[in-house]
Amino acid sequence: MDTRNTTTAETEPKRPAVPASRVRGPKTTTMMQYVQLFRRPGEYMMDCRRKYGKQFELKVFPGYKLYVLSDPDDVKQMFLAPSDVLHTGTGSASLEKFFGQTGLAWLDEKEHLARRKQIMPSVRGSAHQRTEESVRQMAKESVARWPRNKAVALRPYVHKFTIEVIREVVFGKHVPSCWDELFKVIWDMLKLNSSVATMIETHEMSPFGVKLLRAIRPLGLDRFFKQRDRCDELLAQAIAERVESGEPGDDMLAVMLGMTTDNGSPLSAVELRDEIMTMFVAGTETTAAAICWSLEHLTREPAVFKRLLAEIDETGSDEYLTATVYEALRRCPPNPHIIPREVIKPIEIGGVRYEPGSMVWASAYLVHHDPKVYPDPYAFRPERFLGSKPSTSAWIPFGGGRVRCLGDRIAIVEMKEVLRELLTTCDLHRPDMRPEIPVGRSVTMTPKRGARLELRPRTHRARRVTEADG
Ligand code: HEM
Repeated sequence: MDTRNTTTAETEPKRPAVPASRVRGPKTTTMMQYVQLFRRPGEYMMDCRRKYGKQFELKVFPGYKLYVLSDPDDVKQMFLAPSDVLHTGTGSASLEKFFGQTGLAWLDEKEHLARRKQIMPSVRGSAHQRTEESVRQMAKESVARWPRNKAVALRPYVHKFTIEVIREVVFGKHVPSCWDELFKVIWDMLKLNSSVATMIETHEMSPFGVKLLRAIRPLGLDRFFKQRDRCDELLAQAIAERVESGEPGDDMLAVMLGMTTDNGSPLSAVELRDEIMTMFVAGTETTAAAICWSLEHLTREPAVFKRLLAEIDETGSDEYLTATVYEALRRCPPNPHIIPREVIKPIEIGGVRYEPGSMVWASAYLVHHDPKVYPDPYAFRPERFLGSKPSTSAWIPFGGGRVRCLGDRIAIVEMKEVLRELLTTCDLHRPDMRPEIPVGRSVTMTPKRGARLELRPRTHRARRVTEADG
C-alpha cells in the first residue's frame, strides 16, 4: 500500500492527478440521493461503487461537493493528511445541537490536537483499567436486570447500559447526586436521533426558522431544546459539586478540571459541558448498535455461536470473543461511513485532486465489503481475525488518523462483557429468523427490530476454567 500523503506541498506524483470534476456519480436530485442513502445506506453505496468506481460523487451534503472513498489505500491517504489540509469539525455539524462548538468533535488543527492530548489519559492506562473493571461489573448487573422468558427488543436495555458506562468514564466513582435526573434527560434528548430532525443543522438557521421548526411538535425539536436547557443546568450542578468536593481522580471530569487552554486558563463551563456531551453522544448510540448487530449475527450463525459458547464455557481465553466483536464491527459498522473531511487545502487522493469546497467521505461499509480485502464479505466469520489484528485502513469502524475514536477500547470491552454475560447466563431464543435491516438513528445504523430476543435462563451454569483446575 502506498502510505504517502500527497498534498501539494510534497513531491510530484508519477502521473498527473485528474481533477475531482472528472469523478462520476448519480445524476439524480439531492433529495433522491438523500432518501436512497437513508433507506438503504449500504446497498445504495454499493450500487454507486459498481457503477462509478472506487471514488464517486454524491450530492448529500448541502453546500459541498462530496466524494466517497472506498479503497483502503485512499482511506489511508485521507487519514494521514495534515490537520490543516482536511478538517472534521464541519462533518459533525448535524450533531452540534447536542455537543456545541467547543468540544473535540467540533475542533480542528492545533486546538483539537491539544485537547485530545490532554483528555487521552482519561481513556488509557490506569483510567482505562478502572473503567474496564467497572464495565465488567456493570455488564453483570445490567444483564441480570433484563427481562427473561419473553421476547423483547434488547436495544433500549443495551442503550441504557452504554449511558451508564459513559457516566463511569466521565464521573468515575463520584456519581453526581443529580445522576438519576440527568440520565433521564440525556435519554430523552437522544430520542431525537430517531427523528429526521436530528440531521437538521439548527445552528445554521435563523432564530425564527428554529422557532417554526419547534412549532412542528412531531419533529421533537421543541422537547429536545427544553431538555437540553435542563441538561445544561444539571451538568453545571454536577461539575460544581465535584469542584467543591475537591476529590481527585483519573476520570474524565477530574482530568478536564485540571486542564488549561493556550492562555493558561482552565476550561470554561461551556467547554466542560460540550466535552461531556460529546462523550454521551459519541459513546452510547454507537456501542449500543454494535452490541445489537453482534447479537443479530450470532443468533443467525449457529456454528459461530457454538464455537463462542465453547470458548466462554470451557476455556479462560477470549480470543474467539475478540474476533467475533471485530467481525461484527466489520460486517455492520455502526457508522457505515465515518466523519466526512472538509478539504481546506488541495489534496491528491488515489490519483484525484480535491480542491477546497469539497469533502471526502470514507465509507467503512464499502471498505469492509470489498471482496478483494475480505473474501466472501457478507459471511459472518470471526475466523478472519483469529491471530491477526485488524488493519488500520481496511477495518475502520472507529475511523482513523487524528480523530480516531477516543472510546474504541472501552467500546470493545463493553461489547465483549455484554456478550460474555449474556451467553454465560442465558439461552438466546430468536423468535424471528428474518434478517434485521438497518435503520438510522442520526449517523448511526441500528437493527430495525432492535435485536429482538427472548432470554431464557441457562439450565446449567457455565463452567469456567480456573487456576485451581489446572
Ligand atoms: C462501537 C462503538 C463506537 C463506534 C463504532 C465509534 C465510532 C467512531 C467514529 C467512526 C468516530 C469518527 C472517527 C473518524 O471519522 O475518523 C468516532 C469518534 C469519536 N468517538 Fe467513537 N465510537 C464508538 C464508541 C465510542 C465510545 C464508547 C466513546 C467514549 C468513551 C467514543 C468517543 C468518541 C470521541 C470523543 C470521538 C471524537 C474523537 C476526536 O474528534 O478526536 N466513541 N467514533
